[in-house]
Parts: sequence; C-alpha cells; structure tokens
Amino acid sequence: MAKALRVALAGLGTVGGGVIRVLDANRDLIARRAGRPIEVVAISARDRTRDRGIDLSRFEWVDDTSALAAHPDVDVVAELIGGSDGPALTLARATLAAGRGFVTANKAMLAHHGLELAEAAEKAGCPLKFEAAVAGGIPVIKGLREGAAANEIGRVYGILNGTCNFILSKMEAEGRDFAEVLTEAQALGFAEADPTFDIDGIDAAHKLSILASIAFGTRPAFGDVAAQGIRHVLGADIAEAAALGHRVRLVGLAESGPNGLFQRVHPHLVPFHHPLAHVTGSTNAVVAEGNFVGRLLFQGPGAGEGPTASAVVADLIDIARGEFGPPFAMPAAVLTDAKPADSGERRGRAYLRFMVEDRVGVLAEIAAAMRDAGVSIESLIQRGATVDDRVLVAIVTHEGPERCVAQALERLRGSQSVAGQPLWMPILG
Ligand SMILES: NC(=O)C1=CN([C@@H]2O[C@H](COP(=O)(O)OP(=O)(O)OC[C@H]3O[C@@H](n4cnc5c(N)ncnc54)[C@H](O)[C@@H]3O)[C@@H](O)[C@H]2O)C=CC1
Ligand SMILES: N[C@@H](CC=O)C(=O)O
Ligand code: NA
Repeated sequence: MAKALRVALAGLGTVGGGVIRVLDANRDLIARRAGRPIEVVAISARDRTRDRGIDLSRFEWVDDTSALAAHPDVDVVAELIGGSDGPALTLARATLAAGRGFVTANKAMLAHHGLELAEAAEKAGCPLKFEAAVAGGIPVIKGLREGAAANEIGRVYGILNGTCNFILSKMEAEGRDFAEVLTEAQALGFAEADPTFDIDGIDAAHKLSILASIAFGTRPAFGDVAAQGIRHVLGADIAEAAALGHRVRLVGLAESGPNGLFQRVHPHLVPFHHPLAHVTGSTNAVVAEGNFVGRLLFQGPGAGEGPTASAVVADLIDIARGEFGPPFAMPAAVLTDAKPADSGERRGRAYLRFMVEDRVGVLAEIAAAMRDAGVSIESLIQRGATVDDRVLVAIVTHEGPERCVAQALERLRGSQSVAGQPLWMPILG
C-alpha cells in the first residue's frame, strides 16, 4: 500500500477527539477507501493534561500549535480549534504557505477569510477542504461542488444550525424553556464556544455565506447576510404557528435574482407540508434548486462529535486520493462580487406578533398601521391568555412586499399600546 497520509490535529475538543475515534474505529476500511493509511502523527491543544478518554501517548504533542504548519512529518493539518481569527487563522495561513494541505471545520474563519485562504491554497497547489464547516456530517459541500456542478442554482436554503433547531423543536415538543434547552445543547457538544453565535443566527450566517459562494460562484460575503436568531421567539409564537399549520424554524436562505443576491438568516414559519418542518433536534437540512436537477434535499446530523468528525475524515480521504479542486468550486480569480439584493423588494406572506395592552382601540391602531403601509391582513388572532400582563396579537399577512411590513412596524414604533419589539417572521413559500 502507498505511503500514509500524515495528519496533524490542532484542537482536541468535541470534533478533534471525534476525528481520532473515527480514524481508530474504521482504520482499515478508511485505508482501503483512501488507497493508503491515514495516520495522525502530531497533535496540539490548549490543555495537555485533560482526560479525553483517548490514548494520546502514541502521538507527538506539540505545544506551539502554529509549529504544526511546517512540521517535517506532516502532509495535512486539520484545524479544529475554532474562531475566525487568532490561532486558527495563523495556522491556516502558515500551513498553506508551507505548501501543506489544510482541513477545517471552522465556518467562522471561512466566512471571514475564505477567499484569502482559497487564493493561498490555489497558489500553493494545496487542498483546502471544509466539509464539516457547513451542516456538519451532511455532504452538502460535496453535493453542491460536485454533484450539482452542472446546474445553475437559483436558491439554496435550509436549517443550518443544530443548536437552534434542537432548541426550537424541544420548546415545541416539550414546552420547555429556551435557556434550559440551550444548556442541554451545550452539554451535547452542539453549541459554539460562544453560544450567542448559535442563537443570534451568526453561525448559520457563516455557513450560508459559504454555501452561497459555492452555489452562485460569488466571493463569500458574510457582511451581506442579514442575521436574526431565535432569541425573541416565544413558546407562544411556536404554539400560534402550530395553530396556523406551521412550525418555527431558523432558516438561512440565499437567492440569486435580477436584483442581486439575497442572503438572510431569520426565523421562519414553515408549513407542515414542507420537508423543513419535519427536521427536528440537531438535524440540519439544505435545499438547493438547480435548473436541470430540480430540487435537491440534503438532510442529516448537522452537529456533534461523530457526524462532524465523519466529515473531517471524508476530506482527509479525498486528499489521500488526490481528489481536490478549487475550494469554492471555481478558481478564486473567477468568483464574482454579487450585488446585495434589497430585501424590501421581496414579496411574501408574514407572521407578525405583538404583545399589547388589553384595552379599547389597540387592534384598531395596529390595523390602521397595516392599512396605511399597504399591508393586507389575511388573519388576525387575539389570545385571551396573557404573558407578563400583555395580550398576544398575531397577524398573518397576505403576500406583499416586505418593505410595506417594515413600514407598518415603523409606524407602530413608540406606540403606548405595543410592548417591546414586535416579532416578524416570513412564511416560507
Ligand atoms: N461541535 C460541533 O458540533 C461542530 C463544531 N464545528 C467547528 O469545529 C471547531 C471545533 O469545535 P469543537 O470541537 O466543538 O470545539 P471545542 O471547544 O470542543 O474544542 C476546541 C479545541 O481547541 C483547542 N484550543 C482552543 N484554543 C486553542 C489554541 N489557542 N491553540 C491550540 N488549541 C486550542 C481546545 O483546547 C480544544 O481542544 C469549531 O470551528 C467549530 O465551529 C463545526 C461543526 C460542528
Ligand atoms: N454550533 C453549531 C455546530 C455545527 O456547526 C450548530 O449548532 O449547528
Ligand atoms: Na457538511
């Protein structure tokens, strides 16, 4: 059998530990598939003494993580530390500059520096691979880069954050509290080091910017992704959505059209009949619409040790086989800058929720704001039950431009009757 592919692992947490376990458990199978053994030769993490339940004595421990980049016995570095900048980025730059392959699960770094790293990899003729960075174990990067390569993609969207989906589905199924479920997701290893990245939609926005680049041949543009997470979604919204035949899901959506490239992460109402409504727990799902293949649905485990490590090892197998191409599906030099599309132009139905004082004239005030902004109301529900002494009013709008809904909400800003920020959620069409 050919010479082993020699790997250095930077980071030995949930994902790094998982990579060692996958390589140990499936060693022979992986060697046969890869055409040669894949051997971890060097490792580095912050804490050498932590018990990870793995025998690490067989690997060379390197204190200075950045030294892995030019380690004489290493062909590929797998970076499983995290963080958009700092040691992960230093390591990525140094590894590619040293002419070695680089595998990462780090969507934050790719969203911010993916173009620079792709240019460096292409210049060096080295692989830069990141299947684990988007939708964990689902081979969606491979699916879009390779399987759907013949197609023009019109739209790519889906559930891209396991932590949020886990929280929303537990809130829905068990009526549990947001904070309590977040703690459980953290204990299961799904959440980011800073879980606000998950719940505020930033992690999903990182992933969406990577997917959009591959789908549309554009430079990754994280700054163009409007992101709102699930922090403001109440149990009452989930119940209201269910009564309306929908589930609440955090959806990242990128769409290319005559007005430019639209990229947004936002909680949506998803109709029961849509496949995304049936994605529960930390599962992710991505829909890509191609002009010849039609609608593709990729679904599977989006986070956690086993699925994420599986994707990292799949990248290592590709590298061992010599199978790699431009990281973002086309050479960095031919990626284009997409014009960000104006969200106000988008048309759709929406769910609006207000917490209001239960007094005469409140509904009339809300209805007048809708009328004046040109928003047509399909249904309006006022619930007798109160949350913090307020009454919930939920509106479903007819299809119309988002600009009008934004104007209606602006008209209601500062109203004495409406408590706090109203919640607006598009209805997935
Ligand atoms: N946990 C998950 O389900 C998924 C994680 N990812 C990504 O994988 C990467 C790793 O995530 P986890 O394993 O969950 O994180 P983790 O927090 O469990 O592990 C991070 C590891 O990096 C090490 N580390 C931290 N700072 C370091 C430094 N300065 N130098 C050397 N090592 C350092 C820590 O000691 C630890 O071993 C992140 O980029 C994350 O976004 C991607 C998909 C899923
Ligand atoms: N924190 C992320 C981990 C995988 O990318 C998530 O919850 O999806
Ligand atoms: Na993936």
